[in-house]
Amino acid sequence: MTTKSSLLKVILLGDGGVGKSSLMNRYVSNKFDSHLFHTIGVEFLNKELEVDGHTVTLQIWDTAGQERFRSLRTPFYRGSDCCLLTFSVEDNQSFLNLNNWKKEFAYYADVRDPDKFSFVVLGNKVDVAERQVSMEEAQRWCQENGGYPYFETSAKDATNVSAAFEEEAVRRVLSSEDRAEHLLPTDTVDLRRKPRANGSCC
Ligand SMILES: Nc1nc2c(ncn2[C@@H]2O[C@H](COP(=O)(O)OP(=O)(O)OP(=O)(O)O)[C@@H](O)[C@H]2O)c(=O)[nH]1
Ligand SMILES: [Mg+2]
Repeated sequence: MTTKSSLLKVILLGDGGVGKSSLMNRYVSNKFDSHLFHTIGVEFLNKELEVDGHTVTLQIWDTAGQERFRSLRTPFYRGSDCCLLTFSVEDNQSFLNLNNWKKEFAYYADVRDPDKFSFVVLGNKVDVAERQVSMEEAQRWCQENGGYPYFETSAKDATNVSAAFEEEAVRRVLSSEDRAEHLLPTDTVDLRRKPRANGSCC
């Protein structure tokens, strides 16, 4: 089997405090800090993974969700392959703001058709007992906005974190394998074919 490698730029967006940095730390270092400082600007970390014999490097960009850092984060949206729109299930406002995050991303990343872009939605902090956003509400929003995959995550107890980060990588590898299997050899030249008799052109 041939081994292919590729790089995927994955960017985390969402309100300040929803748990973006905690999700990245849980995924890359398997650590959780219950007193994390707000992010200022952006930070990125790489993580390599194997999908079906393919090596994929996820380059994960963690951004500052607080409004005052808007101008520090937006220059880094361009070139993203996947955007993880994150909210906290214990904070309804962070869920309502998903629309604004989607718009901000589409504008600064210069995405023509946001409904066709690879957004993945994460409802984080599902370990907390008192929810303000139900799973059904979140799933409905994803359906109505282009059928985005939805994951209920907890950076604290590691629920669904790898699955959410790896969703796009897995989808791309599997769909490229699928395409390769169904590819017809359209660009071959039949060398045995006889040339035209009179050599006329056009
Ligand atoms: N209970 C619980 N707390 C969490 C979870 N994820 C993050 N937290 C806590 O929520 C707080 C904010 O988390 P951060 O990861 O800093 O949030 P952020 O989205 O990066 O915030 P900004 O950097 O300001 O955009 C921290 O105190 C975390 O410990 C989770 O899954 N469950
Ligand atoms: Mg942060």
